[in-house]
Order: sequence, then C-alpha cells, then structure tokens
Amino acid sequence: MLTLEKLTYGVGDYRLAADLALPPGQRVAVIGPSGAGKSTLLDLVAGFLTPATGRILWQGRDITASPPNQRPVAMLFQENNLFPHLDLARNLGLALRPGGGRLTAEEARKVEEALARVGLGGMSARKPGALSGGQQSRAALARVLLQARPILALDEPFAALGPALKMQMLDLVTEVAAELGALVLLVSHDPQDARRFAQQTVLVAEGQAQPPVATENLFDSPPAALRAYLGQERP
Ligand SMILES: Nc1ncnc2c1ncn2[C@@H]1O[C@H](COP(=O)(O)OP(=O)(O)OP(=O)(O)O)[C@@H](O)[C@H]1O
Repeated sequence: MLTLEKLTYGVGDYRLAADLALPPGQRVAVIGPSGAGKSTLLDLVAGFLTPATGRILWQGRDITASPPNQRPVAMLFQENNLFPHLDLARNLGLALRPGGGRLTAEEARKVEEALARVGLGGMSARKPGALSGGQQSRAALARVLLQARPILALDEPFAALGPALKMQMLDLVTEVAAELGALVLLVSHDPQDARRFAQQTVLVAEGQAQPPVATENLFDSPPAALRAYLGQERP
C-alpha cells in the first residue's frame, strides 16, 4: 500500500492536503484543474518535494525522509527523460548503474531486452535526437522497465504525442506495469486517458488530493469540482 497519511504541503499561498491509500498493482489516474497540485502530489511521492506534516509509507515502511533515489518510485516526465548526449544503451544503462560506468555483458543484454520489449530492438546506439517523439517515449519507458520500481509516477508523459500514439503508449504502460506488478500514478488532463487506463482516479481539487474512487463511477456521476473541470457545470 502507498499511504499518504495526513499529508500537508505548502509553498507561498498554495496548500495541498492528502490522506489516502493506494494498493500495489493498481493503475490510478490523477486528474484535476490546472494548478490544483497534480504534479505536486507526484513530486511528494517521488521525494522531490518535502511535506510540511504527515507521513508517506510504502508497504508500511516510512519513506517520508528518504531521498528520491532511495524511494520505490520511478518517474517519467513529458520532457527531459533522456540525456541527449548519451546513446540509448548508456541512457538505459543508468537505470542499472546510476553512477555510470561500464555495463557487464549481462546488464547490456538486459538493456537490449528492454529496448526490444518497447519496440526499439537494435536501436541502442542511437542518441535521443535521432528518434521520433514516440520512440523517445518508448525509450524512457524501457528505462522505467529496467529500474523495476514498484511505483511508477507518470507526469503527463505522452501529452506531446498524437491521440493514436498516446493510446498505444498507455497500453504499453499497462503491459509494463503488469509485468512489474507496479502501482501507476498517471497525471493526465484527458478524461479519456483516465477511462482507458485507470481503474481508480484521484481527483486533486480545492487544495485536496481526494481518496481514489472507481474511474467509471467518478466520470459517470462527477462531483461539482470535477464537473467544473470537465466543463459540465450547469448555469
Ligand atoms: N514557488 C512557488 N510559490 C508559490 N506557489 C507555487 C510555487 N510553486 C508552485 N506553486 C503553486 O503550486 C500549485 C500546484 O502546482 P502543480 O504544478 O502541482 O499543479 P498541476 O495540477 O500539476 O497543474 P498543471 O495541470 O497546470 O500542470 C500551483 O497553483 C502553483 O501556482
């Protein structure tokens, strides 16, 4: 279980509170108005931000004070997932050897396997600039696969891709998450993404990350804060 226990965070005038739990292996969408705190929530989970009060627990272990690299979290952003000056073998190799250094033959084989898994077999010598946007997303996902962390935090990673490609990537994330048995937190602005991808959805609105509810139920009878966001507010 990922437990956010009476968590609060603040910067300037902005406040976010969360008191919720998410089970391992679930696919969870994080939705809500712009500026509500979706990225903030993921950054708290990943350890890039520190809560003012409360605790973060994974499987009962308190990780509130753990630095990002010691958390059970792999993070994927929309941009800057890959180092431009390194070829894919080296970019992905960093998942296995965060400090750099030469990969063993076994590690190099794992990198090739991960690339093949996401449809990039044979491309390990290419640098990110020699890949399309979709291929870069796949490579970043291959790195997540190699990191093999039990929580995947995805902050709108496919927002720049076209609709068909985005759907492909979400399906690929579903497969990768199932292979890892990972809990996935996916920030998205698109209700269709949530419906397609996520069994549960966390609504972030009005200073609160609300406990997860079944995605279908949430969109079939949205609460007021979500209706406003979806543009369904009645006059
Ligand atoms: N240094 C800061 N000082 C004051 N407020 C800040 C600071 N940094 C972030 N914020 C506020 O934190 C809030 C949450 O931002 P966050 O990026 O998490 O929202 P979001 O829901 O992910 O938005 P979007 O959908 O637009 O990406 C915003 O309202 C932002 O203005």
